Amino acid sequence: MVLLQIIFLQYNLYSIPCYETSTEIFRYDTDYSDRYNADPQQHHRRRLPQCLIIGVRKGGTRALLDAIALHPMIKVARREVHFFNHNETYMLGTEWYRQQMPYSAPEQITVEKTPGYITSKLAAKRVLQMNPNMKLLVIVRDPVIRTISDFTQVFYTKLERNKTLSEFENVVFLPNSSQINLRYKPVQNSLYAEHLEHWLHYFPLSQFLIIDGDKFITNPLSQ
Ligand SMILES: Nc1ncnc2c1ncn2[C@@H]1O[C@H](COP(=O)(O)OS(=O)(=O)O)[C@@H](OP(=O)(O)O)[C@H]1O
Repeated sequence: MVLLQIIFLQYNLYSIPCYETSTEIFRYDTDYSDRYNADPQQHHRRRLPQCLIIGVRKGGTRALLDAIALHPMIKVARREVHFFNHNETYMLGTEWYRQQMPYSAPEQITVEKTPGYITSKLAAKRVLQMNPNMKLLVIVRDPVIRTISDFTQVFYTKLERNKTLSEFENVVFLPNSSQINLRYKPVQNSLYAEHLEHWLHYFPLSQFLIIDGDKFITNPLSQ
């Protein structure tokens, strides 16, 4: 049954924009032009990603990465690189970023996921400068459930570090009010429209694939 699902999943993945437009993507891959002259052994090299999972944090990004990694045409960077959203890593340069990628063949598509990209004010412009044809995957989830999940992660990280703990109601609402505190990070992270609007100043909607994370949990093939 699981094997059947994986086979179906692979077929389904043929429909994701990254794959459909792979020919177009490779036109912009600087490694593409010399693929026919190169030694076959050297075809496997580290390549910059042509597709990013940019968010959302606690939306199911790891599950999505693991699912698409089943596809033979896809190679994924296992760790979150935080290249476009952190100045310290961005300053290390494109060559450093390439070195963080897995080995791939020219036909394969490299995917990196860092959920912090979508909420970053720096990332979109930097991604555009690297590759204006980058395909962008966003997996979203019920924003309230996601906020609770985000809060829980923050809570346990603080607990481990013996930091002061907050109660959910005290941080999610403004003091003595029933109004939501939009500046609280786990709430901010759930304002999907705001973050997407920012990215849409840099990339056309056609380069995005928005995945329903709630459906992805129960029925990944539908997505
Ligand atoms: N399909 C599927 N499989 C497994 N888990 C799933 C899936 N979809 C969403 N989730 C829930 O997503 C939460 C983790 O999201 P992320 O992987 O994006 O987390 S992270 O931002 O990288 O830390 C984590 O949420 P919490 O359980 O609330 O912590 C997962 O349970």
